[in-house]
Amino acid sequence: MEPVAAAGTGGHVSADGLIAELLDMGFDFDDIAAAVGAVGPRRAEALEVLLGGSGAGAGQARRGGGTPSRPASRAALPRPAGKGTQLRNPRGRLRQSSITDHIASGAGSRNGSGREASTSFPCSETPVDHRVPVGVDVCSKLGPELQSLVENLRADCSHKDKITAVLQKHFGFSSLKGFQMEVLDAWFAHKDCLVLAATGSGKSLCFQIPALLTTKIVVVISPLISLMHDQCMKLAKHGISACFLGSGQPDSRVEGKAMAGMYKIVYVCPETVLRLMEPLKKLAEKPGIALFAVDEVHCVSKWGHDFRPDYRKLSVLRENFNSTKLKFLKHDIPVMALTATATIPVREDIVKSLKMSEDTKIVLTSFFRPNLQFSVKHSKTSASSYRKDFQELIGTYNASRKFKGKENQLLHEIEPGSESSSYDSLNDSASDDEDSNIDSASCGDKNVGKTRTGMPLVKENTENQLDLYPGVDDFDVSCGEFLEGSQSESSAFPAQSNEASLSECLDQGPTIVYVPTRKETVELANFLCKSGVRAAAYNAKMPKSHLRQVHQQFHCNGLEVVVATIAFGMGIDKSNVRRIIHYGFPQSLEAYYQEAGRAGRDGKLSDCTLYCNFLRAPTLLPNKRSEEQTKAAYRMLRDCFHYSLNTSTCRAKILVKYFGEEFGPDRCDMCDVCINGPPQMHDFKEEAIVFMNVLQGRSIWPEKVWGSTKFQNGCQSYTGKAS
Ligand SMILES: Nc1ncnc2c1ncn2[C@@H]1O[C@H](COP(=O)(O)OP(=O)(O)OP(=O)(O)O)[C@@H](O)[C@H]1O
Repeated sequence: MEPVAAAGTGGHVSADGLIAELLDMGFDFDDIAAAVGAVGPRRAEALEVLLGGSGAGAGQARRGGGTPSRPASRAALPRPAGKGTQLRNPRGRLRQSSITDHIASGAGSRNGSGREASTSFPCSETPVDHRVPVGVDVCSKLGPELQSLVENLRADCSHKDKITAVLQKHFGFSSLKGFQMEVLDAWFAHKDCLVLAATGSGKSLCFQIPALLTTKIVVVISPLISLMHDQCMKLAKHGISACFLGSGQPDSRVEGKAMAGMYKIVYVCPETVLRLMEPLKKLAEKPGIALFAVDEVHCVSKWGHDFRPDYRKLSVLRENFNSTKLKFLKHDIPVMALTATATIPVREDIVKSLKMSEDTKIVLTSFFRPNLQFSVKHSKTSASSYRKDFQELIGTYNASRKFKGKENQLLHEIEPGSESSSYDSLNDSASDDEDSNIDSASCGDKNVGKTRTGMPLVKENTENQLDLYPGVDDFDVSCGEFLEGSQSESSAFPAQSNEASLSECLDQGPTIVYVPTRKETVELANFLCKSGVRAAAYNAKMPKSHLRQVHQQFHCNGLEVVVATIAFGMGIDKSNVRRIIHYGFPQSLEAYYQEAGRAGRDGKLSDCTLYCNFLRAPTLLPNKRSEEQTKAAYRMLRDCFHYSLNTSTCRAKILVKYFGEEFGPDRCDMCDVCINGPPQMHDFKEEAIVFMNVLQGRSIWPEKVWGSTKFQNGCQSYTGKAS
């Protein structure tokens, strides 16, 4: 657009130049817009209006803050009463009506807007009227060219100002991360958006901020009641009213209130969304739905690691909440889909399954986590190898406790529950599996285990069931409801020099050990307890009271190690987890990266080790699955094998490439491969030829295979020195 010349004092300055100049002087954007609207693009007159008819105010504005304050912060923050407010504020007379469809003036969280978020959870009983009276649109007083200029500038500045204001007010952060801004830009443009950002990078803010910028409601679809509960509690602490709907909601009135627009953010599980289609359409009309956010959206995809069939039905959102179907809508209600882990096929599947629009914006951040140190170790991953594999971990925690002079002191002792016996009950219930008996030599004094944690366990919890393909229940014990009252932690990723000493960092936080079966959670926790570590077992079948205690202890640093199935999963947002150990194969590399990503959310060096036993791997495969699903499971397992068998490529590189990202630095210089280098080459040709002769003698190999040069050369092979 051609700039419009500003007349008056100062000669030929363009209108946008004038607005920029006035912003630079520290005036509020709304005030400038009102002034320019009243007198046109003339500097002197506009200043007159802004200064209340005298030239003195300009000086005041300058003197008041030394140098004029940055418009963003000035406009964003509530104007202080007193000196700084001596300028006549035309806001009372002229008020913007709207910036975009999303943004209503003065709405959201600003004080005085009429809507103040509830700080209690569930949200306040009293309905709060968040519809803000709309004033006169200053733009209507301008010529068309200037009108559009003001609209654009106003939108740009005002978005940022408002975002900064709500960010500071509700979350205490000074700015958005780059990817968060990109996501919000897409939302401002009414676009669907697929967000792929690392675990703990701050995806939630992308859909929480819109709720605070508009008078409309944000609907968040989430797979787990416990996750929703957790998020609502966190939002309540930030002064934002939120609720969750679904089977886990104890208060039957909440749904009605939510559908009447009384909560800024409404969390629902997919089944509930499907049930509430009609009330949601009414909500979309009044007060309006700003956005549908589909969290953990990889659950949509059959190729992902957490497939939930109901997620696929969420295409109803795009099909129903568009301006063609709902005539009162000016724009389609944007769908924002978010996940930390999705390969390229999974991404395509998500966009297709949710029927997201063709111009869906994809916001992708790097999957690389520079503070995570990956390694693979080969092990029997059974009770007989605990001593060897966990010696270092035990030593680290015991040494650290000795160092602190707390050798015999427990931070928290969890009272044994009435329903439980101790970990020792495990030995009575050991299965036929030869590996399931705890190596008695390694257990030491039985009593040590009891007194170290006293963690209650029921005997029935020791069944040897695979948790790898769990039901909703297995996931839904993961976090939220167990965290009430525990500290919420910040978990941005501050840059951390990799030069920091590993031992310095690693002993300062807890460890999560993921094991494939429930039985192993108990076995290993028992072993660690008996070795003096404050450890606890966690799996979906344990009593809720126990799980709650584990969560609470873990979050207040009362536990050093949690030995868990994948049930200890989504929603774990603890910043100082120093190690994630997978003692057995994960379900897929996506699952692995998500689980490993729970380490080092504080940006400090953290360790992610996978112990694998190829002989155990096939037991991970499902038995009640379709052919297609079985194939997919095999593919996932193959990728895990590839990762584990690799001895020549940087592990971080393999992982980020798995998610379709080109890895810039080529090596992380931290993983076992980067540090130890590939194993030495050994020539096994002779042994192989003897072996092949034997096979040939038994007619297993045809002459043309074993005699070929390719085969003979292939006999020169690697050995894994690390194993
Ligand atoms: N702009 C920001 N500045 C500073 N900290 C931020 C910012 N945005 C988010 N955070 C912090 O980052 C942490 C992680 O945020 P959040 O839980 O939203 O991550 P996530 O990407 O949803 O993680 P996950 O994938 O595990 O669900 C939170 O503690 C949050 O307060």
